[in-house]
Order: sequence, then structure tokens, then C-alpha cells
Amino acid sequence: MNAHADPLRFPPGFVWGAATAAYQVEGSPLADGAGPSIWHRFSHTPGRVRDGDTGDVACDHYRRYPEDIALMRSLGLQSYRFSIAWSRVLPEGRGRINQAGLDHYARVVDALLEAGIAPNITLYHWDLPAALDDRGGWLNPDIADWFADYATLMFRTLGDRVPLWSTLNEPWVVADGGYMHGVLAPGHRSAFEAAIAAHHLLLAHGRGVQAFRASGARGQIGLVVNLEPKYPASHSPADLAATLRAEAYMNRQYLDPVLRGTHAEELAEVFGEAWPAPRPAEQMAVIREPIDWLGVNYYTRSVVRADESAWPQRASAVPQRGALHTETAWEVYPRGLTDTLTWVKNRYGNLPIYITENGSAFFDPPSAEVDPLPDPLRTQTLHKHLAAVHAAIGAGVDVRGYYAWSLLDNLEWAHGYSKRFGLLHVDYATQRRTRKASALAYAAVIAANAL
Ligand SMILES: N=[N+]=NCCCCNC(=O)[C@@H]1[C@H]2[C@H](O)[C@@H](O)[C@H](O)[C@@H](CO)[C@@H]12
Repeated sequence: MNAHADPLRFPPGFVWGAATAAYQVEGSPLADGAGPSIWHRFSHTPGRVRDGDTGDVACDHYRRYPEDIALMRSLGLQSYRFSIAWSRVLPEGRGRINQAGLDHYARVVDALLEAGIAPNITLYHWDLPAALDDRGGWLNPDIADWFADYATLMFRTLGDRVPLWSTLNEPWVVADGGYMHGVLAPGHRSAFEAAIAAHHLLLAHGRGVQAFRASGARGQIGLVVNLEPKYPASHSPADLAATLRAEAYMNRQYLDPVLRGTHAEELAEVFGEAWPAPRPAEQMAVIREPIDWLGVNYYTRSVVRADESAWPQRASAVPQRGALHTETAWEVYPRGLTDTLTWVKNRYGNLPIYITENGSAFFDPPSAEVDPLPDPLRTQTLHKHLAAVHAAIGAGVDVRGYYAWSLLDNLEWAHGYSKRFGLLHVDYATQRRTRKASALAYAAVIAANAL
């Protein structure tokens, strides 16, 4: 239902979906010949993940995907965004192919197509094969070749019937979380390594797009980035400069090279001595290989002030007391989604955009005693962000679809299972799925293609 006199209608053909990622939902990380990933290692390293949680079982989606696809169908989902676990299909990340891994994902794709649900595949959602990390992982320049070979294998296997692909999920989080601050796998803490990883992530992305074009695969390929609009806390020169550094570091660091062929100028200041010499022109050309669509993951905004103690961008977020916040301490700020989408259009042109993730973690009980399980805050937050997408479309932004994060409650990385983003509640003790009220609210929007 909506409070407007007239419903907010979405364009004909607007794609409604939900998203997950392999390590967060599949479980069975070493089944059927799969090799370990860096997240298998990281979660099994004491102290790295809250409560010692791991992805050993997760939502058992590796085995229960037929049931989950039936649930997607019952909600009227038209597309499902999920990721391939690289080390299932290439246990050492390169060389030897594990046919059982390829067969698994072919079965998932075929089951989705049978259910009338369009697959949207993410090639890399943070779970690097551990064997590649042993060779330096994202710090080794050869990883662009390793990724291109992996991508080519997937395009040859599934490229005839998967309409949407993306190379990387949130390269900013991979470099910032995995190499700058060390809070995500592989847990390094170095500005020098973060800058190197960022460049190799961009190179791998470009090589992946080139591999897609060379493979003759049908469909369209994109890049998925997390964008968080930065608003200055004041108009003081210090706060304005800090806001630009924060925006360059999170929002322009990857989009400028991919869509403009240049690096955000503030990054040399942010990285300081760790910022490498200008990259070779031929590498910048690979990075700039044209993409068909952009995936935007939106969760929150930040209000920014200068803060000399905040490393590396010397800027920090000003708490927005009084505003609604999620369990991940993110301010609920739907207007930021509209602002972000219009910012992308104004800075990079009107390329097709999918909202590849948007959602919120609010408290849900460990077991669901009723179906649907009431989740008013998540339902309210969903409606407000869909209205924000509608406003961006009204402002001329070419938004093609929206994927709710997430289909299922799942392993929220270093937070373990303590944060629940799912439209479907998962009782981890029994693996029972229960629809939340937000799932039914979303199903009603999909059925009407309107809010
Ligand atoms: N400071 N700060 N601000 C916010 C920065 C957000 C960065 N994290 C994400 O976007 C992750 C994305 C990921 O794809 C998914 O795998 C995660 O489960 C969701 C939920 O966490 C989101």
C-alpha cells in the first residue's frame, strides 16, 4: 500500500529480483571437489568472525536451492542475483577444472530458467580461492590473467543462457576491508597493499569484460559498486575538502577509471606515499573496456567532517542522532539513493543501472513463530527506498531493475549470523525458511509493478 493518491508505477519491463552471495548462503564449502576460499580460511581463524561463525553450513543453499527457487517463484521474483564460488569450479583458482562445480551451477541456472527467473551472475563476491592468495592473491599482477581465465570458463559454460553478468562485487570493500583495514579476508592492513589490490581489481575487471566480448556469450556484463553519498557537515573549507576526499575514496575510486579512464585526483592525497606512479596507458585502456550496465549497491549515506585522526582519508562520519539506524548502525536515508543515482547520471552519463543490492538489517528472532513474520521497520525501509528509486527514474535515470538484499538471512561476513537482511527468515537450527512481512510487501509491489 502507499500513501500517495496515485500509485507510483515503475516502467514496463522493470526487473524485480533478490540477491545473495555464495559464501554467505551456500554452505558445503569443500563439497564435490571444491577448494577452500580465503573466507573459509578467514572464518576458521579464531577471532576474525563474531561468535566464531563460519560458512560451513550457512543457509545450506548449495543443497536447498530448489526449495529456495520455489520460494522465489512464490514471491513473483523475476530475477535472482547470485555469485559463483570460484574455487568450486577451479579448486586451485587456475588450471584444473572441477566439473562437479560447473555442473552444480549449470543445474542452478537451469532450475532458475525453468522457474521463469532470470539469472544475474556475479563472478567474484569476495571469496578468492585460497590457493591464489598463497600466490599473492589481489597483490599479484598475474591475477588479471587468472580472473580472465576463470571468467572465460564460466562464459563458455553458461554464456548461452545467462542474460546478466557482473565481474566484481564492490571492489572498494575488497580493497578497503581486505587490505586497508584488515577486517575482511584476507585480513591485511596496509595502504600500500590496498592501492595495489585496487589497481589489480580494476585490471581484472577490464580483462573480464574483454573475455566476455571474446567469448561470444549473449547477455550483458557490468560492474557492481557500493556507493554512499557524502554530505559535508558544514561549509567550512576543511569539511568540504574532507567530503571530497571521502567521496573520491569510496565512490569515484573505481567508477572514474572504468567510466572516464582517469583516477580521482584526491586519491594521491588519501594514499600519500602509498599511491603508485601513474599506471601504464595500456592498462588504463583495459580498465576502461566499455560495460553494458552498472550495478549500484546502496545502504546508507554519511555526513562528513574533517578528522585528522581518521585514516586514510582524514574524514569521518558525523553520527545522525535521532535518525532511524539499522542493526549495522547505518542511517536509513532513502533520499541518498535518489541523490546517488542522479549523481551517477550527471557524472558518467545515463548508462543502464540496476540497483543490485538494497536492504536493511533489523532484529528478527532466531526462530519464526508466525508466518509471515512481522518486520515493520524492514518493510517501511523497503517501501521508502523503492519510492527513492521511483524518484530517480522520474528524474531521468535509466534504472532497469532492483534486487533486494537479501533473499535469505545469511552470514553477514565478520558480523557472523548476528545481522539479518533476509526477506526470508532462516532458522539456522532447523534451516526452516519463513516469509517475513517485507517479503509479502515486496511481492505485492512486483505483482503491481507499482508502489
Ligand atoms: N562505512 N560504511 N558504509 C557502508 C559501506 C557498505 C559496504 N558493505 C556493503 O555494501 C555490503 C554489501 C555486500 O555485497 C554484501 O555481501 C553484504 O552482505 C551487504 C550487507 O552488508 C553489503
